[in-house]
Amino acid sequence: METTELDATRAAATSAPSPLAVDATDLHKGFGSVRAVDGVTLRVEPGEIVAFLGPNGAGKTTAIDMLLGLSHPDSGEVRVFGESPRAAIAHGLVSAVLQTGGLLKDITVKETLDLTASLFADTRPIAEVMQRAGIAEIAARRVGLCSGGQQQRLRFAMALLSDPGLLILDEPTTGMDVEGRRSFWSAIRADAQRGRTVLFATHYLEEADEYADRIVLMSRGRIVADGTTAEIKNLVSGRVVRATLAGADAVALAALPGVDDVEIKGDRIALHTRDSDAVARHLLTTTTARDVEITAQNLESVFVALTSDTGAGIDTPGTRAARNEAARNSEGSRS
Ligand SMILES: Nc1ncnc2c1ncn2[C@@H]1O[C@H](COP(=O)(O)OP(=O)(O)OP(=O)(O)O)[C@@H](O)[C@H]1O
Repeated sequence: METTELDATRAAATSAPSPLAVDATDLHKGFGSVRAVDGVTLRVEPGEIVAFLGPNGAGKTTAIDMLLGLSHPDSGEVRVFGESPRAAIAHGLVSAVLQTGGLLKDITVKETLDLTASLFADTRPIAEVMQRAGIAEIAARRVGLCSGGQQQRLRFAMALLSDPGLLILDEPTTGMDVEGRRSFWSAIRADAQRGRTVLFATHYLEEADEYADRIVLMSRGRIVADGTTAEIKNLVSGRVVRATLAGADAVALAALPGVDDVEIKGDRIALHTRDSDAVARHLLTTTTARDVEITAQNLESVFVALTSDTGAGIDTPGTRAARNEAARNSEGSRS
């Protein structure tokens, strides 16, 4: 069987003491008074496909720039396959597909790849990367005549030249139509099945759900949830039952079947639940609750709940693990 640099990366990653594709600890980055990234700790295992999901201004690009060595954290540390980001890029271990820029409009798709390949000491064959990125048929087309989706697949092919162990994509399908999006992702997914680690930023829950194994939710510079796509979707797919209930017992409400989270502000309660009918029935028949209201969760409401001061109750194994580790670290630094 053919051996690639990717295989070698993986072999090195499994035998080396720091096998993580991404090992970022307590990253902070501010611009003036804006805390763009505010204490992000992220570990990505080789072979994982991770979506960074968050609204505009969440800090995704700022975090990615630090992973790529394009900017330096104000504090915190990043390792990529055990190396600094710049060393990892120089060694061809990490490549990126960014949203815009970097393409010359007057040369062809193949000429673009020839030019990019000339910058590296060693690359995968150009015909092979064009095939993998799904652009072999448009090799002779001028870049300026390619659609937005085709240009993104060209950027993807450029990123594959060094056969990187880690591919980072920052909102790679922004502005593409549905078909462009679908064919772009099918090329990425087919390639990822070979074991490449992929980290991508997106605004779209559907995109994260369809193409990632794990979703890291970012909001206001922080990771507010980290879990499997099923866990994150579960947060988003439930409903919230709100009611007015004096003297509510948080523990009893949390014990109701299907209730994932309880918020109490004065006499107003909000129960996040997968069985809103049962919860509403319980409130109306066995308590003095009134003004009962049921609303569907959506990504926006989950972001709000997770980032509000009172919404710390929604949790996933990933956020728990990160919190436990932070607590251990701070205990360690005190002792
Ligand atoms: N160079 C900069 N100078 C000043 N502020 C910046 C700079 N880069 C980012 N910011 C601010 O940092 C915050 C995080 O921005 P960032 O681009 O990382 O978010 P994002 O999650 O990638 O958003 P989007 O999805 O809109 O690209 C925002 O408030 C943004 O305005």
